[in-house]
Amino acid sequence: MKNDQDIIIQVKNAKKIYRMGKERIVAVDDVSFSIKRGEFCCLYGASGSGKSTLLNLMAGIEKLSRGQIIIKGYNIHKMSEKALAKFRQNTLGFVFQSYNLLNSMTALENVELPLVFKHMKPKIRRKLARQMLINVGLGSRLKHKPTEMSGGQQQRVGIARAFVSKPEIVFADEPTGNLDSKTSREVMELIKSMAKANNQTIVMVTHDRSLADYADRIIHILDGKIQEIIEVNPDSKESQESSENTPNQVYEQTADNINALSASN
Ligand SMILES: Nc1ncnc2c1ncn2[C@@H]1O[C@H](COP(=O)(O)OP(=O)(O)OP(=O)(O)O)[C@@H](O)[C@H]1O
Repeated sequence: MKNDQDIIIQVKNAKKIYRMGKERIVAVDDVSFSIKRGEFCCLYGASGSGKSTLLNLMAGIEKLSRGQIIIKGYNIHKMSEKALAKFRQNTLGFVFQSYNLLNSMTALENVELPLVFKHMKPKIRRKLARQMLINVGLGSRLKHKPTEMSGGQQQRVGIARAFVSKPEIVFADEPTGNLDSKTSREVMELIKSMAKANNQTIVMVTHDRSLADYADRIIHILDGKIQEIIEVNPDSKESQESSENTPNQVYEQTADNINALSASN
């Protein structure tokens, strides 16, 4: 049993109520759970169950009606806007269903963007972004703009962008929602191997149980409440992984590559 120091996110009695005129919608209803550093945790449930709202509360994007979200010991909903923005920039990465890439920028420029906000020198950030795109298998698409790439390729750019600044936590809301099943599996393998390489924590939202099974733990949400918490059996995961394409070795070298690049500059 790991001790409390391994806990990176605590959700304590989180509640979110939307008011629409006279109507009151309880989207998240008194939810509590913790996530360990390096864990791949999935918020799984049907449409409208409240999983995206919960993810947005955990990322500090939506305001809590009640309760607390503690990340690395910080009560993020008590932070000032400025402090929260800085915390997000330094600690969190995001992968979106609709990729959210800037269409006027190349793949390389999109991946560089989080490093621009971190005031990294142009030469270093370009090198890191390039290496990251090579790691996700897009070394031949550096100059392509999003509209010149397939959905799967665009999501790989989105993943490279989310991971390039080595955030401790990556939030992913239906990251494969716009992809076919084969590409979805490849994207899941990619996210998983990238995170394992750096002991990063993943919180992913999905309504698809076969994708939820990529996680270490599934938090099943129903009507804004936790219905069940499922520990995914490592044995069944091993057989699932061995029966599919194993992640490209190059993804697992991500951490080493980035560390080496940082050290050499
Ligand atoms: N901004 C909002 N204003 C009012 N109600 C909202 C708002 N956002 C979400 N809701 C409501 O809160 C509930 C939970 O929505 P949420 O988007 O979190 O569900 P979800 O499980 O992520 O669904 P989906 O898989 O369809 O995205 C739903 O009843 C939804 O209609």
